Amino acid sequence: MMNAARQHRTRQWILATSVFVFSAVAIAVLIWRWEQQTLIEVRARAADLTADHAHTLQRDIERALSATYAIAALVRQGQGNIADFEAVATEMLPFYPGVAALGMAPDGIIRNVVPLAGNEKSIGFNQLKDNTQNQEALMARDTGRLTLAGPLKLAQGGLGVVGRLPVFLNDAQGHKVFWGFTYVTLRFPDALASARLPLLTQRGYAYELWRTAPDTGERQSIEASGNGVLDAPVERTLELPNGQWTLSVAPINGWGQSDRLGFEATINFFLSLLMAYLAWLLYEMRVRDQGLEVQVNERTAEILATQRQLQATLGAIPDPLLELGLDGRCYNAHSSRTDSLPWPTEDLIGRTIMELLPPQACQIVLAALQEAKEKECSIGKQIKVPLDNGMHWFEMSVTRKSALPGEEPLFLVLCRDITESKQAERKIQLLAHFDSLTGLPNRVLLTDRCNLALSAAQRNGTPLALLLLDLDHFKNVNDSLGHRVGDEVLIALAGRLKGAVREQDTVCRLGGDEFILVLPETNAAGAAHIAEMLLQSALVAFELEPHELTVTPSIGIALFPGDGSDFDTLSRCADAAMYRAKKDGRNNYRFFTAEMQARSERTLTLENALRRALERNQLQLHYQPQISLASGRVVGAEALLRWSHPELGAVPPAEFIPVAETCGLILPIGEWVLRTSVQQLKAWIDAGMLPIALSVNLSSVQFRHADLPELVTSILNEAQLPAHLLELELTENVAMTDPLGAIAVMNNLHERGVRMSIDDFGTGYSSLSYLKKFRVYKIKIDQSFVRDITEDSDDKAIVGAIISMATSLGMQTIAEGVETEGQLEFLKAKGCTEVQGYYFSRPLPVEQFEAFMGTKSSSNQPFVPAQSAIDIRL
Ligand SMILES: Nc1nc2c(ncn2[C@@H]2O[C@H](COP(=O)(O)O[C@H]3[C@@H](O)[C@H](n4cnc5c(=O)[nH]c(N)nc54)O[C@@H]3COP(=O)(O)O)[C@@H](O)[C@H]2O)c(=O)[nH]1
Repeated sequence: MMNAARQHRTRQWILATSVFVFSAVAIAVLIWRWEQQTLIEVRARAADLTADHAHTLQRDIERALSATYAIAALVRQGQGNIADFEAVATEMLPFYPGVAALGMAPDGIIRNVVPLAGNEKSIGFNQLKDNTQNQEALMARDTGRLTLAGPLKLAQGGLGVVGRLPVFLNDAQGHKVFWGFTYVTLRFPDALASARLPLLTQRGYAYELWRTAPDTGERQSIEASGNGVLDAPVERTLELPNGQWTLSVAPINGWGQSDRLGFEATINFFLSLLMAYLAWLLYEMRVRDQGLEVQVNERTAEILATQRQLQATLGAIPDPLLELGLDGRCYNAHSSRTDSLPWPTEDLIGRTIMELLPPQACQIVLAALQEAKEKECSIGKQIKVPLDNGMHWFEMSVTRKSALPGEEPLFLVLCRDITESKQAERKIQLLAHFDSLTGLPNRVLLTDRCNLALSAAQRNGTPLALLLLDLDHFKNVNDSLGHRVGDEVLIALAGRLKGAVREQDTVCRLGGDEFILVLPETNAAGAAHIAEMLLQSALVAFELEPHELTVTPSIGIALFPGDGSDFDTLSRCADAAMYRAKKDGRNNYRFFTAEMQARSERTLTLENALRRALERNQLQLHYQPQISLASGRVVGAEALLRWSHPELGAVPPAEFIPVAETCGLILPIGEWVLRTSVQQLKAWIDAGMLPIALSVNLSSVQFRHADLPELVTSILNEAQLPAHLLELELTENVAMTDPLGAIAVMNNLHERGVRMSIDDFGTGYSSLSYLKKFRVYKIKIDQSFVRDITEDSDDKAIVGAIISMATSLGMQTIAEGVETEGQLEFLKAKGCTEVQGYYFSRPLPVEQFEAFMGTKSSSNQPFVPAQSAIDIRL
């Protein structure tokens, strides 16, 4: 920028200087030419004037001289005598102005002169003899021509010229004989008066009448204005007898150049300066114009780019854009889509929204315009407009355009078609509040409705019943007939439930096969009545081609205000009652009771206390030995969790583990069990104990957790315990709930070297085909079969069958709950691999287990119960 400015300034200076120089030269040339022209004109004028004066002078002199011819004629007439010369000459004289004297000089000697007065001295003057005049006289005589002598000093005094004409007379023989001269004397200055040379002086000219003296060749001044040497005078020659006179004329003040030179130079300087300044200004303006042009081009380009961008933006806006006045009149309309409005945009211009929209929409638009007028913009107002293809929703963004003071404001209204999002919103609303399968309200809407109903019940002091319905063994329907049939059952059931209740009641599906019914103004009797109806209605077979099936529900009932005053409490109570109904044989209903109340309170207490159990070191592991029936040695130990709470005391795992599973605490607790027991076994081995297998119970929640295999490996790695020493126990029910999933997890763990065993075997519904596929190392026979094994033939048969089946599948067997020798003997006889039970030892804390094991040394020995009298021979 700085360089460009400096360059411009330098160029400007160069231009101005050049223009100055050029102008100065040009003006100087012009002035010079003008001066030349003027000089020519002035000189021409001077020449004309000079010619006039010279001509007049010449004419007058010639005229004066012509008098000599007249006298000569008289002389010749009188053969040399003019008797009355004086009279004739006197008469002639007036006709020859400027002539001072007329005379005759026979033989060159003046004899007659008119007027005599003043010329007396000339009488007798011999013109041929006088040295000063005789040259012209002789020339006249010799040439026979008129001569003019002078200016010279006249014999009679004064300065003048003398014109002499030689007169020749014929002699007797006819020869011409010189007679003498007739002459005129012209006295200065009178002789020049007619030429009025002083007039030249009056006109500003200096002059000089001069001749070149024939005798000396010098310049001889005849008459001059007396202004010194003339400056380049104009000259006019007068041709006179025997010579020339010259009239030189020049302006007194010169030809006028030199005195104007300063003035002209000054004018030239200032004019050139002016031109230079103009050039400077022009350059400045040009630069500015160029700058402006660049700016204009840039601005134009910017405007065009902005216009293009705006056009592109407008084109990209799929929504109609209107320009409205406060009264709703449309001044402009744009829409890149033809189907976004029912009218062509050009048809909108000039019309008001009142002509186009329904009244309700008009009101909203006018309100939005008013709001935009006050707050500059209005966003989010929505209108409903009926279009050809149905009802459309538009959301408006109204912006006030800037207006000059006094101008009515205009507004840009962008109308976004939100019909689809409205529909989606409604759909989301529906999904958020309604069950997609049955169309019944879901938990969210149920909570709202239930809270509303509870508020009303509280206000009005009326009862309310909440029923939780769960289908019995519905999983079997899904598993055996497929989920599609299961879904159809649920849809049909939902219809029946809705049909069984009143308008003001709410039927909701919680998920799966669980339904909740909220029945306002319903007491225990009313609830029991509805529950009966529901049980009956479920019993009617569902006709689902090609199937016909019936389902039975179990229903739990909670009542407001007796069982609780909020939705969560009531649903928990109904849940507890429903479980009781299931426990009591299913296909019935149960009211929530005080005992259930106590139970649920206990659960809550345990849950709260359990949350702090880990961090407060209230958990402990006990280890129960597992004995090989082949060697009689302790070959393993089962880690069993114990919780000792300062107030609650020792809480049995059978009570707190289900609570931990429900509230999710089983994951951190289970990890703690796994890590603690693995580290313990490693510590024992490090301390010298012969390696034994460690059995750890896995809850269903743990087993289904995706991270389990990784967790197990990392815990083993942390402790650096060989994987085959860890045995994870999984209950039969958990394994069979999702056999394929279980197979995958078991395979994964098996590949990591970890052993799996099926716990509580015999209590569930194991499928032999699945059992074959389980990578199970050991089967644990549930203690319920062992308990009466010596008396109960069924148990004997079951245990015997389990052992032989496991053996044939290549699996180990362990019987738990062995308390007697008889049980032991039976199991041994049936070929069971291992045993575990109070007969050998209860689950023991670490120190006691170590003592039981006789630590390091005794662990190699066959097991002999320390305090038992029973000597089992293994
Ligand atoms: N997921 C986890 N479950 C665990 C964990 N620790 C225990 N449990 C499970 O809790 C249930 C109850 O266990 P517990 O009260 O410890 O009872 C075990 C034994 O003490 C008991 N047992 C052992 N021998 C005898 C006996 O001779 N007679 C008798 N009446 N009872 C005996 O049996 C239970 C052993 O259970 P099992 O796992 O099936 O081998 C129980 O289901 C435990 O599984 C844990 O850390 N995680």
